[in-house]
Amino acid sequence: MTIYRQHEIEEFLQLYFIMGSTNCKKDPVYVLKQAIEGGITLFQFREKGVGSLEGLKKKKLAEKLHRVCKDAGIPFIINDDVELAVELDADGIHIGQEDLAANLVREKAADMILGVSTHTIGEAEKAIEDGADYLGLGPIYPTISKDDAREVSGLTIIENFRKNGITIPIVGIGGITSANARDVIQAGANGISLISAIAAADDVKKASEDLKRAVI
Ligand SMILES: Cc1ncc(COP(=O)(O)OP(=O)(O)O)c(N)n1
Ligand SMILES: Cc1nc(C(=O)O)sc1CCOP(=O)(O)O
Ligand SMILES: [Mg+2]
Repeated sequence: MTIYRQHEIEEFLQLYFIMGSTNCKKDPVYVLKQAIEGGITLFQFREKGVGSLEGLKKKKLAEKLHRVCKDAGIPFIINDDVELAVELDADGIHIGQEDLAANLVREKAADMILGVSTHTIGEAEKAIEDGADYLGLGPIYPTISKDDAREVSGLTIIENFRKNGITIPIVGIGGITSANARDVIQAGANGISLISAIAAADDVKKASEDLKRAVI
């Protein structure tokens, strides 16, 4: 695991790609390599939902994707599964309000990048107190990639967090495409995080390039 400083984490959040095997039309390793060629800056392994891999198969895929990230110098974040993140010595872990509490995750993963999904200022303040490095806010727009997504928040959640003095790095998530990515940044986010706009694209590299152009 590489230990990153806050300004580096902020830069990594710019184009944050999230995926698991069920999100991909092609081999996940190929998809990740193409996305990296296209300019993604951070990757989250999120093996979740109907048909997703479990146990050893999940671990094997995580190891392969971790290798790809290491070779490219892209930090590798694991969603939800703190044990796997520790076992693989991942660069970070992302958790939500229904997952293991952030303070406990921080204890188990002292030096990892810690991302926390929050929906209210209170949740954000608690996450920051617990040691979060960044917040995920969403769904900003309607999403097809998360069955239990909350009500769409729109850009106002990002604007409200900033108005209320939340200065920690923020990524927007949910329904983000190259057509609306710029608006998310202009609302006050440091970056965008997304699944389908890259994982389900016919040309993953081009989709990533288009998104990169929209955020820089
Ligand atoms: C960057 C980022 N933001 C938000 C989420 C969602 O996390 P969570 O609410 O825990 O939902 P699941 O992804 O676990 O279904 C995320 N994964 N990444
Ligand atoms: C994983 C996830 N979390 C969300 C949240 O609102 O916290 S929305 C979401 C899915 C994002 O996928 P897509 O880019 O395909 O919409
Ligand atoms: Mg979660």
